[in-house]
Amino acid sequence: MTPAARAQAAIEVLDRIGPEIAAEQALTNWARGARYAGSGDRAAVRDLVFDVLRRRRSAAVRGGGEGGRALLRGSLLLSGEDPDRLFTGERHAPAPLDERERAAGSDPGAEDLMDLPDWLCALFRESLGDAAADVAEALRHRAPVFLRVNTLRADIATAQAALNEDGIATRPHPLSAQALEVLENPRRINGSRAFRDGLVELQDAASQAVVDALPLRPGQRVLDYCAGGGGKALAMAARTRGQVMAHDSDPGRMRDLPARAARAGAEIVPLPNPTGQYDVVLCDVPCSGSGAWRRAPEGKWTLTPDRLDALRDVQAAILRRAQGYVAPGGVLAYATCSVLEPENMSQIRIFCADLPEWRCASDRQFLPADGGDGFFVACMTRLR
Ligand SMILES: C[S@@+](CC[C@H](N)C(=O)[O-])C[C@H]1O[C@@H](n2cnc3c(N)ncnc32)[C@H](O)[C@@H]1O
Repeated sequence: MTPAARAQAAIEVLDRIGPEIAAEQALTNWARGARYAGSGDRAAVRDLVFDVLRRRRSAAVRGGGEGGRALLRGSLLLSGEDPDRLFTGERHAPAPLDERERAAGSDPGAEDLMDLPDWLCALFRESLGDAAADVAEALRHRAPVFLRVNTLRADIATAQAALNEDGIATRPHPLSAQALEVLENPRRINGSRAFRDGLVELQDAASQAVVDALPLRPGQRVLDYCAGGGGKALAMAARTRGQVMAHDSDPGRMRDLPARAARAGAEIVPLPNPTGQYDVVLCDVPCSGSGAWRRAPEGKWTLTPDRLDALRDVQAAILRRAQGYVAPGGVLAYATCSVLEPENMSQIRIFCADLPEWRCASDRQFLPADGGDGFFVACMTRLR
């Protein structure tokens, strides 16, 4: 596909996204009907769509409309690109821009350039103070790709050398001692020897730093209470070099975990119904995902105050339930990939106020300025 044909495909996908059809679904539907599109084409169309979703508000103002053509034109103009290069009217390309379209749009204001709905602009300011605008700006751009070196299989130098064999250039990242930032050829990772042999896992650097912040030691009993795909369970197993028990209320989300654990040489034991007590219980709770909106930008536009309230209820319920699995002297850890105060420290304050036997021993908010996604982690200990 030519760049212009990819642009036309992106316009069609953007026009299909709506309350009933999420971006991923719209992309899948398009790809099913576009057998001529290779993997490079699909990735390029996805990049165009996601670039627009990261800046949907400012792109709509600049492009003068909410339709796919206006959004793409606005997004290109915001990036300093000439839309006429793609709106050529040639075969499979978008039709040339008409006079009305060219005249549409204006310069986005400061609020538009946060690229969030109004209520979230306000909540970002309440949650992040002076850092709000910088965090919002970071979320308007693509995220770097990070790998975690699996220390059960390799050290950093060995993993880097193996990645180099496949032309994947990396450099260590200061957020975590095991983190590598991918500088070249990220799309080769899944097919690389380093990945197949379990030397590396795809994992955001701040997600790795969250696990670094946990007081893990070899020989501990560890429960990942919201294990999902198991990214943190695998990282914890590499730290303790022992067994990690993995629970999720939706066991289907852990379906790939046995294969991932085998590749990594990690011992992860699925636990449908947790019992007993553990030295460390991690609750990596469902959240708004606001810290990771560079990767999943649709969340900016679909989150509502009601949905956020519902998430907070789930988070609080998980903490209450999981604390029962912590052994005397053990640690209850709470993590989100959110930058919103109501999901983060506010939950910890409420929990410790309601259950005074618990004390918050440490907390840390990671922001995109640190290099990775926005994450929050707090560790609580039981006083008696
Ligand atoms: C943020 S994801 C976990 C990501 C995972 N820890 C990782 O690092 O890959 C949150 C997970 O919590 C699970 N979950 C939701 N409600 C839960 C509950 N009440 N008890 C346990 N797990 C729950 C979801 O199914 C989801 O897989």
